[in-house]
Amino acid sequence: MVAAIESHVGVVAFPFGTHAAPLLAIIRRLAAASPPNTIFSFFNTSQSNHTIFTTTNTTTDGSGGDCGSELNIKPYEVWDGVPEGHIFTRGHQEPIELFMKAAPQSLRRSIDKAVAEIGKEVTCLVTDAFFWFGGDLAHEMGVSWVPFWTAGPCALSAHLYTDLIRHQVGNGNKSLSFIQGMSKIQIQDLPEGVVFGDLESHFSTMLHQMGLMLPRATAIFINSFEELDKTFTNDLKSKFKKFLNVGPFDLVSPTPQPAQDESGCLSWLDKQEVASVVYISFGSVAVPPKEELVAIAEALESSGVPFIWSLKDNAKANLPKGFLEKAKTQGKVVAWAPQKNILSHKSVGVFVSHCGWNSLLESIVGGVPMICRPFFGDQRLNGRMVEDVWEFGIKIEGGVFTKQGMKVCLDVVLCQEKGKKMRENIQVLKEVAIEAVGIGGSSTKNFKELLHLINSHSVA
Ligand SMILES: O=c1ccn([C@@H]2O[C@H](COP(=O)(O)OP(=O)(O)O[C@H]3O[C@H](CO)[C@@H](O)[C@H](O)[C@H]3O)[C@@H](O)[C@H]2O)c(=O)[nH]1
Repeated sequence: MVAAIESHVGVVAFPFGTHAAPLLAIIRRLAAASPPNTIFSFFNTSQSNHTIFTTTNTTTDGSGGDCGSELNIKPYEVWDGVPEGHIFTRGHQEPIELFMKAAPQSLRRSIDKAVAEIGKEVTCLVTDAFFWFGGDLAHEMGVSWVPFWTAGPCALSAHLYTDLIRHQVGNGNKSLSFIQGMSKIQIQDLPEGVVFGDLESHFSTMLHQMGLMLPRATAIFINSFEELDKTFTNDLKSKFKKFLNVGPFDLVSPTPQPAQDESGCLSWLDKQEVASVVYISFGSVAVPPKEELVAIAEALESSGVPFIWSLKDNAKANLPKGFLEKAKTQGKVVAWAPQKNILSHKSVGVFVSHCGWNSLLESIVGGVPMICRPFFGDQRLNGRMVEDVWEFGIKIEGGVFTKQGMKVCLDVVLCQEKGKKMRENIQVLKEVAIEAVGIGGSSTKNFKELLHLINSHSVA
């Protein structure tokens, strides 16, 4: 006889940037550790579901099929909010706006469908923290709301304290040291929409609302470890009912080696010297402007440093003429790289990054120092923390790539004493992270608490 479903955890993913993949990663761990009569419905757009389920070895048709059934995870489709025939004209925020405007209703429809199919009401609602209305939705359903914040604690603080920051900065305060952990952060490091940029944009309003709503959540969890920054952790613990650091995810479920090294990056790395290679990637959204791509290419050519560069095909046209051909003996330019495997390879000596949170944690897991060129959102905060607080990287001078600036940074990290110190610093953090996810470590304890919470059906 099939046991009745005891718990039905509704999981709501944000289908842009690198949000949904880490959420699925933690849900897989929770599913594997939950009692067998627990089921997880994973609500996401069909496109994002297709990408994350297929690239992580589970099949899905993106429409409610039985993918991942061994882990009791069922993907459900949520409408992307794009009306038929719609033509995009307003940049990369437009798809987000359309999706988020439709989300309260389209999500409700998908949840109703899952409840009807599974035959069990939702017993706990886990959402990406961007769904600021998750608290109301959970309240209507009479269940607890457990949001996942996909970036770092520093950015979370910036959104939590937006009103205070606006007030203080409005009164002429030039420092952010009135917030625990922010003494080295400068106002210009803050995400757009906190004190500068368009404060009324849909995205800014969404993050502001989120900061106001999150304290209502039963618990907030994050892909980080408490020891990375105790000051932020302690402050956020005092502001939220529960603040659970359960990462780094990649240390708990190490990245499997890809079955085929399609890009050839890993076999190429095997032939390089220890800590000699620069890996360059700006995540899933940011693309540097043409002049910066040219500067990077010229610096690589002139320094002769072996490299792997993850660069989308449509940006390659902006490289200097002949670069791709000439560079073949020095390195590789690939449209998508197995980044986690690359950063954990002994030949990699430095990571040139936009400082997205997942990249930053993957650098810690690999023990690779960083050269930081932040673009938007949380990235400037992360870059500041890397350079001035954790001291395992350096920001590119002037904030943008120039040939000379890039050459100097490569030299500092790969050849100078300062670079050696950065490598030591990140190695220490890596070891602390390993302890956090080990038996009795802080992330292990927090994971158990999260597991208990999502299966307990109690509403705090
Ligand atoms: O060739 C590539 C390039 C990237 N990646 C992976 O893509 C992810 C990139 O994630 P992240 O570094 O967080 O960057 P974004 O994709 O830009 O992430 C968005 O979401 C993050 C989490 O909220 C924010 O920190 C960022 O600022 C925001 O841009 C990482 O897991 C990488 O391993 C690859 O595997 N191969």
